[in-house]
Amino acid sequence: MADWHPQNRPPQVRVRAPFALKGREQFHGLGSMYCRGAAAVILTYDVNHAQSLLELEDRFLGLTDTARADCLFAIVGNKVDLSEDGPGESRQEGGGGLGPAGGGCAAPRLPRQVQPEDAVALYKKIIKYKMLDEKDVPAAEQMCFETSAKTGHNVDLLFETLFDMVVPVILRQRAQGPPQTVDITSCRPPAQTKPGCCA
Ligand SMILES: Nc1nc2c(ncn2[C@@H]2O[C@H](COP(=O)(O)OP(=O)(O)OP(=O)(O)O)[C@@H](O)[C@H]2O)c(=O)[nH]1
Repeated sequence: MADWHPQNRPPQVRVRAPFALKGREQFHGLGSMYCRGAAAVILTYDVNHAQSLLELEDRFLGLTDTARADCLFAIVGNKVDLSEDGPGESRQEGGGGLGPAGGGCAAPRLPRQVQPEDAVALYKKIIKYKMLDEKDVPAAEQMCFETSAKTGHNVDLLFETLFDMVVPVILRQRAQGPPQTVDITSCRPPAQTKPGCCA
């Protein structure tokens, strides 16, 4: 998975790559467009900024209405390196899901404002909002992560977990149903009705 790149994907698989919904106001209008047909959505907040988690629910969840009915949701608390109970600097810490929040902390940093259980609660709200049954979706603990984009903490784990879940589903659906994409390379140019006219 470490060498995964969109250009290396199998030719018939079109994965709408997970993307993170967060960030600046001027990009909010783009959200529902990017979510259309999405198989996985990563909702990202800042563990040191409580408002960022609230905004996921208030402002971003509605944008996922255009995602697939079986869309997977990952809730990601980022910037964990800044929180006082965050992990150390290593890029390859182990652990899964939320994992133990402590350990390896070199110096006191910011008091965290969002607890792992807050993310789990949001995940459960999303399941309700989507009118899904908890039995039919991955467990909250599997889909809530804490990451640091700065140190790389849990970043590989996040993407590997999502791709491991999403790719088999897409492959299975492709095998069952008609193709959902049009191969424009197989389109022939329109026949010329009047030879010599309008080259
Ligand atoms: N320490 C630390 N800084 C981070 C992390 N992720 C992003 N940043 C920094 O946070 C700032 C904002 O990052 P962006 O990727 O632009 O994110 P944004 O969506 O515009 O978000 P905001 O954090 O809401 O301002 C930049 O200075 C990043 O370098 C992280 O995991 N740890």
